[in-house]
Amino acid sequence: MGDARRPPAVPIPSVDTADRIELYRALEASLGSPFSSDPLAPNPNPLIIVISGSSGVGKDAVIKRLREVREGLHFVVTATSRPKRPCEVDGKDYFFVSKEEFLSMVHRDELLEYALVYGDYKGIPKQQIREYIGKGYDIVLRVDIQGAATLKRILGDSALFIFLVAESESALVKRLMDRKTETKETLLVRIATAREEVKHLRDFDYVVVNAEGMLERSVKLVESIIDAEKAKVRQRNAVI
Ligand SMILES: Nc1ncnc2c1ncn2[C@@H]1O[C@H](COP(=O)(O)OP(=O)(O)OP(=O)(O)O)[C@@H](O)[C@H]1O
Repeated sequence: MGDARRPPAVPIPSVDTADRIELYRALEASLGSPFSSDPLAPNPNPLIIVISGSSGVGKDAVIKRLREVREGLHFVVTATSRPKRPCEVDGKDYFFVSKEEFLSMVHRDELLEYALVYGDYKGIPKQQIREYIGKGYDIVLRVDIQGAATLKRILGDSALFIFLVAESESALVKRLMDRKTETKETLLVRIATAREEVKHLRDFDYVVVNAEGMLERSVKLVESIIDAEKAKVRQRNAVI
């Protein structure tokens, strides 16, 4: 008995002599349906990329450079009640708000997560994430370790977590000292905190060593991680 699903036999011309189109059409006819030009792999999902690490490790420096070299990323501007540093720009580095304004955002459930960090509030506005995911952007969130732990609880494996570290504790201390933004008291707190924070490394998906003078290499590695995630068969699927 013949197989009803099998297309009728079509003569296929020799690959050495046949016209290219003729051969293509004959292969199509032989297999019983036209060859599709649709992509074989689905479009990758927009990613939520959480970049975290101890104070002074270089989160801002890496993100600033990433912003320059890579398109298709939206860098979420965090809201904070911390006073603006002279070099910072409102709406670009952070949304600087009063403590009262911050707490009313919390009350209206406008923040994905928030925390009190070194006496000041910091939080991530949900609306920005929804808007840019809707436009197909990957979202970059810059949070401290405490924030990353909260986001891990909220987002689980649906987001990508990258831990930035200095090459050593000593290098981190020197970098913090050289930045000259800290008092001796806040320096001490930040360094003691960093010592504890590095223990959370295992809660992250990737670690990037941001070694002295190697910012460019760190940024390339972050880009490679994003590229690898885009090529994953089982994509993360973040819903906010
Ligand atoms: N790879 C690097 N080599 C040398 N200096 C660096 C490198 N990365 C960052 N820095 C410098 O180290 C200092 C701290 O970096 P940055 O302010 O980006 O850290 P951060 O993690 O954002 O800190 P915080 O959480 O306190 O805001 C800055 O002066 C920055 O220019």
